[in-house]
Amino acid sequence: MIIGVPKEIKNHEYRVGMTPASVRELVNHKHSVLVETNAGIGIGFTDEDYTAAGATVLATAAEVFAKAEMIVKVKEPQAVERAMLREGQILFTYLHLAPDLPQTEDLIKSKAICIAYETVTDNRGGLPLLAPMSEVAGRMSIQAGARALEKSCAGRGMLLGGVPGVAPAKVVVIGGGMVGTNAAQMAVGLGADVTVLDRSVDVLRRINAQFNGAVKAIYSTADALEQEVLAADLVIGGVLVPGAAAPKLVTKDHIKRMKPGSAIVDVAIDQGGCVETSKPTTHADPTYIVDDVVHYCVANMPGAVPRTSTFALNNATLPFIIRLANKGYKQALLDDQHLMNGLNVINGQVTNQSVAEALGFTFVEPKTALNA
Ligand SMILES: NC(=O)C1=CN([C@@H]2O[C@H](COP(=O)(O)OP(=O)(O)OC[C@H]3O[C@@H](n4cnc5c(N)ncnc54)[C@H](O)[C@@H]3O)[C@@H](O)[C@H]2O)C=CC1
Ligand SMILES: CC(=O)C(=O)O
Ligand SMILES: [Mg+2]
Repeated sequence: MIIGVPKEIKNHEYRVGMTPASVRELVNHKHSVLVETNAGIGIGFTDEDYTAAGATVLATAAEVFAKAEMIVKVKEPQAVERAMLREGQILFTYLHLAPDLPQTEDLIKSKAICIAYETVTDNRGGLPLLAPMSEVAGRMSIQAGARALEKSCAGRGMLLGGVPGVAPAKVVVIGGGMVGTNAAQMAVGLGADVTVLDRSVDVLRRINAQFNGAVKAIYSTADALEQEVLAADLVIGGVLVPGAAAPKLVTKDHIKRMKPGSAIVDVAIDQGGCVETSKPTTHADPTYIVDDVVHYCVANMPGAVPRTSTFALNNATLPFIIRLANKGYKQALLDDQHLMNGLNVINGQVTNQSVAEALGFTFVEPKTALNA
């Protein structure tokens, strides 16, 4: 198969779909890999590194899209990239379609086979291609939140861990999954007073055991959530209903009543955000203020630490890329229900139920759409 790796074009996005080491694996499996010039330059991979791994370097994204049978990316395709997709071409990347009608419409129009990293599942109930980036974003959320609490960012002017004689900041993490657990780990490490809210009792049990009681694990009713958020110095939004738009758990009214100078890092912003006042921001201009609450809503947080993130992402995606290339998309999907769960749009049909429901499209069973 001919696999194409374009350079990412989202604001301050330096990750790349395949490292030279991943390219070498595909070449060893007798596939061809086309890489756009400078695709990995932001993390120190030169065109020569890719050539040495067996890739062919092309001058433009247009050439990569025109020649490749499968495009491997990191972020959702931007409008100019969507315009280059074609019928029958495989797109393997993050998509986050539920809150993004224009993208979904373009992918439908393209008739491409669009497999989203974030809805691929595993047999332990996890999301193996989202998990590595959630680990990164969860850990980063505390760095971002700590910065947002500084006075120069219009924060309360608090140190997360306090100092001897001064109480630490109160950090409230909504959602105790991958993002939430990693956020809690970093916040506890810095000495903050940490509470995690989740609506899964199993998740709360795991948090309790993992942190040996150092993190409060609270069942997320509307009452508990309101009480915790209003008392918080820093709120981390890390909820997910896979494929679906994030529920708006923190309301405009909560924001009005939160402490002036408190901060929110809404990691769930890539699924639309779990805070009513959230809107996507970029690494170039990551925060804004609503009712004296600092909001950080960067939708590609791992893009800020692209070396760590690219390696972590490739570790997870490589086996799937190899299977798609070796078997072709149809057989690879039919052989693996977990990969099939990643199929969001194919040949103009929406095959993810949550996406279809969120945006008002007809849902078509993936197997039906595949055999059409
Ligand atoms: N902004 C960014 O750069 C990044 C964003 N993300 C996003 O972060 C979000 C969280 O991802 P993960 O931690 O991997 O998901 P996960 O599935 O591991 O955890 C989500 C947790 O939310 C809980 N939850 C769902 N509804 C809830 C509710 N109403 N109240 C309380 N808890 C609720 C679930 O029980 C689960 O424990 C996703 O939207 C993901 O796409 C992930 C990586 C990077
Ligand atoms: C998951 C995601 O949105 C990211 O890594 O950018
Ligand atoms: Mg306020």
